Amino acid sequence: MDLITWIVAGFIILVFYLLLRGPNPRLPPSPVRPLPVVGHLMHLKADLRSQFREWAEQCGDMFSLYMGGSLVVVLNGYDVIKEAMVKKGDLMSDRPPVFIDQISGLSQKGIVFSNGQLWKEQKSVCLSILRSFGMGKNLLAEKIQEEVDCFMTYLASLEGNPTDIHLHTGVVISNIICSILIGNRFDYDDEKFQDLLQKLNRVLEDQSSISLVNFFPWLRKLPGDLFKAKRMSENMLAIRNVFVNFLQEKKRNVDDSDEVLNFIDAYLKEKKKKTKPGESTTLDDQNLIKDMMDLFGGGTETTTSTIYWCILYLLNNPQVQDKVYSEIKDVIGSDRTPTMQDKGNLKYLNAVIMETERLANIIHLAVPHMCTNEVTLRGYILPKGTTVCLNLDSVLHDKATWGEDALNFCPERFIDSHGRVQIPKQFIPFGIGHRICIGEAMAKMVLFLCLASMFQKFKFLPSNPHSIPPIEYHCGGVVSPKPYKVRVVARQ
Ligand code: HEM
Repeated sequence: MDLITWIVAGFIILVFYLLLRGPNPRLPPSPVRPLPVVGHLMHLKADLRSQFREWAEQCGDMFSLYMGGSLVVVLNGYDVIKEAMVKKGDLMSDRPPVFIDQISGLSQKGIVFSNGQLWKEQKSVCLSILRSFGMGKNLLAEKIQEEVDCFMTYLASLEGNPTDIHLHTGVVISNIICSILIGNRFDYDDEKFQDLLQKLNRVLEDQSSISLVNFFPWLRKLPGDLFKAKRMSENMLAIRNVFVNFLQEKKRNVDDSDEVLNFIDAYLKEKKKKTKPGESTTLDDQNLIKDMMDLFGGGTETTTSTIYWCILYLLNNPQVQDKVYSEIKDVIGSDRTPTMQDKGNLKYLNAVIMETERLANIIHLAVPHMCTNEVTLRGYILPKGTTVCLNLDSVLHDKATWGEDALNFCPERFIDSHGRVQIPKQFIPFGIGHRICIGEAMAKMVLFLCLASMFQKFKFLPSNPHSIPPIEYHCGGVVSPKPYKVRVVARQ
């Protein structure tokens, strides 16, 4: 036999071996048999949510998928997710390497994609800075309120004409986060700001095309830019440069006695506190830049999309909008702007926000985790390096917790028979365990202040009363409603 015949024969034997080989009993079952080389790639549908729901029903707590040669284990249901993320959190809280981080020019820095000691220190410092901003003088609420006022002026300027408010909501949220990071807001027509937002939008748009490159890195080498790898690299580097410039412009020598005006000040002050006595620290300019990119990237589309979802749910449930408005009217009236002090008294609005977060579940698979070592979970043995996805839909839409109407929008489920807000432990739209979202408190503040003002001042109506926009979504990095228009009518 010549060499070619040997190679062809070897390949055929390999394919047969892979096709006939039984599943590995040490691993969770696969919902369907993987194909040689590509694994489950060809089985994946565009709408992963409904597919993973079916597979969770079929396989139970855990199932295995192969993306090419990489093993991905999907966890379903509150109990197993909590066991993995809390009890075994030390072994399952790393992040696998991903393309979007590798091309950022600051790979393995910051919070979202870093690991080990560096991640621990960056996360704890950023969290304590954000917490300190929310206390006392409450810099967070101050910056949010300033931007919300501008948003209200914009909404009034629409004069009830049908408009898709997604883009402008995104501008408002980006401005809130920028003003916390660097201390000042931008005019909406500022060219530098517009450019940053456009690049961020492109990165978000390209996320679904790029996901294959994480498992098949050679795809990025193909001619052309079918998987948007080149476009994403250019945009990520440009975003990094914007934050490098922000740091250069805003960096100042902050002393202990100086007032902290923004995130950059607070971070540099903390760095100084650690380096002065010669303590070793990962706090440096590169991590500061990546932290800012993570907070900006992690906070913008998530919060924007939650507001966009909330309006869509209320267009479909006008009785809920009436109830929210009458609560705001009773508690606050129409003369003064809602503040954080009103949060405890606007119970129904809080329930509406939580129901939006639960049902929309915008980061439905969380951010991928990775096993740092071999882990035994529910009798299965996950090898070191296994990618782990948390199927948050399986918790937030679980009929056993939320009832038979789990897939309906019903804020009343968060109010008990005494009229008090009740939050089941299974309410985890921000994740659970070591990697829980760092922006949870800030997102809750932004959502409350924005939505309270929006519903106090305006009524949201479908552009055509006979055709209400349907609850349809697209699954990218964040699950967003399909574009729709709304009439924003001022309340008298
Ligand atoms: C409604 C809004 C938001 C939702 C639903 C949300 C949800 C999540 C989820 C599910 C995760 C992944 C948890 C995991 O991997 O186990 C996450 C991580 C993260 N989020 Fe959020 N998020 C929101 C807003 C924000 C905001 C406003 C910021 C920042 C200003 C932010 C910054 C981050 C960061 C930095 C991480 C990574 C944490 C880590 O790796 O340790 N998020 N978020």
